[in-house]
Amino acid sequence: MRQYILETSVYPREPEPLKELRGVTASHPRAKMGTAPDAGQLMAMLLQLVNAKKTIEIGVFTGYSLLLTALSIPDDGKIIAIDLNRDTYEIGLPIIRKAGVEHKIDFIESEALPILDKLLEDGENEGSFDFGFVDADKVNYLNYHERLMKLLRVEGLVVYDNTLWGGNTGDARGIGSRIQETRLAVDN
Ligand SMILES: C[S@@+](CC[C@H](N)C(=O)[O-])C[C@H]1O[C@@H](n2cnc3c(N)ncnc32)[C@H](O)[C@@H]1O
Repeated sequence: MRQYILETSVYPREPEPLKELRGVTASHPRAKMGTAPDAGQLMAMLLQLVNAKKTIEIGVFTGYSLLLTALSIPDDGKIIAIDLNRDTYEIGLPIIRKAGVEHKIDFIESEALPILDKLLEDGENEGSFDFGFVDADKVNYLNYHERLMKLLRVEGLVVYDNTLWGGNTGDARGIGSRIQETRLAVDN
C-alpha cells in the first residue's frame, strides 16, 4: 500500500533536486536515516502553513529535510542547520548549490545543545524562529524542546521525527534504548 502511495502520489510531486539527493544518499550505509519523501511532503506543507521564513534544523545528515526546507521558504529565508558531521552534509551540498538555495543555509558543525544555548544568549533570537525540525539524538529531545520553545515565535511550529517509532513508543513491550529515550521525551 505504501509503495502504491509513493508511486502514484509522492514521487510524481517530489522536486527534481530532492529526487537527486535521495539518489546520492541511497548508497550510503546509513541511507535509512534520511527523511522519507512522504514525510518530507508533509513537512513542506507545514512550512507553508506557518509561512516559515526563519527556521532551525537539528540533524542534517546528507540534507534531504534541509533541502526541502530551503526549497519551501522564501528566497530571503534563513535556516540554521546543526549536525555533528559535516562530511555527510557535503554529500548533498553540490545538489543544494545546484538548486540555488545554499545562501539560505547557515550550516554549523557541532553538538546541537551548546548552539541552542548560544542562540539564547542573544535576546534577539528569542521568539524569532517560525519553524524547527528535530531529527537527531532522542536522548536530548526534551532538552531541545525546552530551548526551542524559547526560540520559537508564538504560533511557530516544531516537528520531531521518530517520536512514535512505527507505534513502538506506545507499546509496553518496546524495550530498545532508543524507544525508551523517545518515550521519556514524549511522556515529559
Ligand atoms: C536521522 S539523521 C538526520 C536526517 C536528516 N534530517 C535527513 O533528512 O536526511 C540524524 C543526524 O543527527 C546528527 N546528530 C546526532 N546527534 C547529534 C547531536 N547531539 N547534535 C547534532 N547533530 C547530531 C547525526 O550526525 C545525523 O546526521
